[in-house]
Amino acid sequence: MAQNSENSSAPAHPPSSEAFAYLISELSTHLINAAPDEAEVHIERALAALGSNDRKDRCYVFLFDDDYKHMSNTHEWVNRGISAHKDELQNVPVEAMPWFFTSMRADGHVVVPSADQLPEVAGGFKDELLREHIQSMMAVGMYLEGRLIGFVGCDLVKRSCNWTEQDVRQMQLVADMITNTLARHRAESKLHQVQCELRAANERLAQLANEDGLTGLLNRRGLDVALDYELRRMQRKQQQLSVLMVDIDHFKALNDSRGHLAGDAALQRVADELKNAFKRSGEVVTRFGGDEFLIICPTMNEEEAEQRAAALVETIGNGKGHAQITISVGVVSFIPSPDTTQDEVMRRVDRAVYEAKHRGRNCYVLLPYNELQAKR
Ligand SMILES: Nc1nc2c(ncn2[C@@H]2O[C@H](COP(=O)(O)OP(=O)(O)OP(=O)(O)O)[C@@H](O)[C@H]2O)c(=O)[nH]1
Repeated sequence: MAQNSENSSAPAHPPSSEAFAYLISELSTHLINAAPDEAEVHIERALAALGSNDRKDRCYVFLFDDDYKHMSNTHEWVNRGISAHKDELQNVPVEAMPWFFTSMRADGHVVVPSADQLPEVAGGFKDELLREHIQSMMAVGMYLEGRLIGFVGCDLVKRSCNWTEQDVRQMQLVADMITNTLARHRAESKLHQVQCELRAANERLAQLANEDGLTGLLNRRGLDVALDYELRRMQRKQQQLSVLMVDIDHFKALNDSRGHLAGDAALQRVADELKNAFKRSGEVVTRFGGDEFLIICPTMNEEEAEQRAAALVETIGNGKGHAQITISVGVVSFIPSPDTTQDEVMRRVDRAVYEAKHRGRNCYVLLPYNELQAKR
């Protein structure tokens, strides 16, 4: 609740034109220069300057909801010894003070020289003033693009005041400046939000462009980037790079006999097995296209590549509860030279897969350098 003002019952003293001009110039400098994240602070400072300038007790900004059902006290300054009410004045139903709202909409301002003299019809509003020990108040509308969005006002506690037209005009000037600051702040926040959304959408798009829709693995485009990166990295470090190509056996027959959806499910299952089997740091599983997958394993030597390929052939071949499928795997393992190209790697690993198919499928073939070895 409001406390008694330190000031006695003397009326507020409107500032001289000169003092007000100085105030306005100070406020506009602050508000115009306010960075988006400082706007709130500057609005409160503007209220403080307004209040201190001619001994008001409380200055505030209220904003309406879009549908004019509620209003909230968004900014407040109170004089020494005066209690603040901002926290309790959030989402106040507009219908509780119909007289105030109707007057504000009709005249663009509400001026109360003395709360005691308010008409009966101002019931709810008068009760609120009395509850807060407000004797006199004035509020002017804030208009954005012709629409009333709120109001800036000031209270005098236990003092009445014969507000003049000049008081209203001056307050309107301050209200307009605060409105412009809020509008700029809102526009900048909105812009920032849109920029963030755009950035997120772009990131998602970039991700989607590199992602296979069915399996969620990197697609051919993502594969190119990842393989190029590891070729160069392993060449720089002179470390071994292993590349495995996995091709589902007789996949066309599965599609033909059990349908395309069953084929999709098999692709997803193989993708899941691969993700599960190759999740060590740096290992990248991609869908090369159709029923072919490519796995990039930096710093992996032939021996380990062979073990992992063998385990994969066994795991997928022994899969239960699904359409029975087997895979053929081609493996290459090498230290890239500056001349090693992606095409060359793809050709070699493709040849290894071809050899695995030739050797009866459901197996892997390691192609170390120029030698072919088939293992089951
Ligand atoms: N269900 C499904 N089928 C696909 C998809 N992409 C490619 N295919 C099919 O995958 C099949 C690949 O068949 P092929 O390349 O002839 O190979 P295969 O039948 O597995 O024979 P081998 O590789 O020699 O064992 C084709 O029938 C394609 O239509 C897909 O996203 N979903």
